[in-house]
Amino acid sequence: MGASEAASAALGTSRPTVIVDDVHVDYQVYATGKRARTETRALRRPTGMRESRTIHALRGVSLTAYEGDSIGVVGHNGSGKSTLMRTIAGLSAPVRGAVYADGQPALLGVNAALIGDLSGERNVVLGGLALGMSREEVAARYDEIVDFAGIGSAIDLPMATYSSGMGARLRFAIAASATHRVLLVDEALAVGDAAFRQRSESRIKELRDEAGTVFLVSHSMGTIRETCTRGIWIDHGELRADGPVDEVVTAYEKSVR
Ligand SMILES: Nc1ncnc2c1ncn2[C@@H]1O[C@H](COP(=O)(O)OP(=O)(O)OP(=O)(O)O)[C@@H](O)[C@H]1O
Repeated sequence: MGASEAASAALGTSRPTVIVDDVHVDYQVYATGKRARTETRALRRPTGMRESRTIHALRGVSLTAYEGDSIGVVGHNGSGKSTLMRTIAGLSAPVRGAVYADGQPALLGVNAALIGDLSGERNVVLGGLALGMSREEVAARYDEIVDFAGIGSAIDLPMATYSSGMGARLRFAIAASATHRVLLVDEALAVGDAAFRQRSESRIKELRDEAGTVFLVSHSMGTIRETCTRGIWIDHGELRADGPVDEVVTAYEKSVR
């Protein structure tokens, strides 16, 4: 054991699982509409050239997550919460700064890249393998995944024939079947009827107990308070607060009142 590890052990501190170091993420968008046309004209752009606009979705966010943390991520619409989750999962690249993570953080709901022409059954196998399970593990969890998705005999049909809700439920079921060291749950991705949501919530709780670290993005302050110990408030792409969940949620609630 090295000196710093010995010091950590003595202090009872846990290991960092995710380090977000001064992360900046931009999106390039092409503007249309009256205002954009007026602005474009003012710049006397050559015809045929569309005006591109840069959206600074994250502006220098830094934080460290530790083993055992369950972190509620709050902030108004468009503040950058989903972008932060996508960046931690490695799905969006920072233009500046970096993310260091222990293993591959899993963003629940979207990591499984499924194929429309294949049946739900084949996609369960594919998705499971993509999440790092062995064929045997996929076979062992197959029934559980299909039951969880609750799509019945449609599991034999090509996924292209599914409604968007059915597809999302199956993707969620596949992603939720694996355990992850760092789990990112964006509630915007949680779908389905009341019964499915209830199944998802209790599965998220189980996964949280199994995972090292969980991030949960939600607009429900009740869910955040119930599920998380630490809170992070993202405001206009910046980290406005980071601390005990009750403090952060109370401060956020005051600001929106
Ligand atoms: N793919 C994209 N292309 C262009 N702009 C994007 C894209 N995704 C997000 N944005 C912009 O980046 C900013 C942050 O968006 P983000 O989805 O991270 O916010 P959020 O806090 O998760 O919002 P919400 O609570 O509404 O889900 C917003 O201004 C949004 O319009």
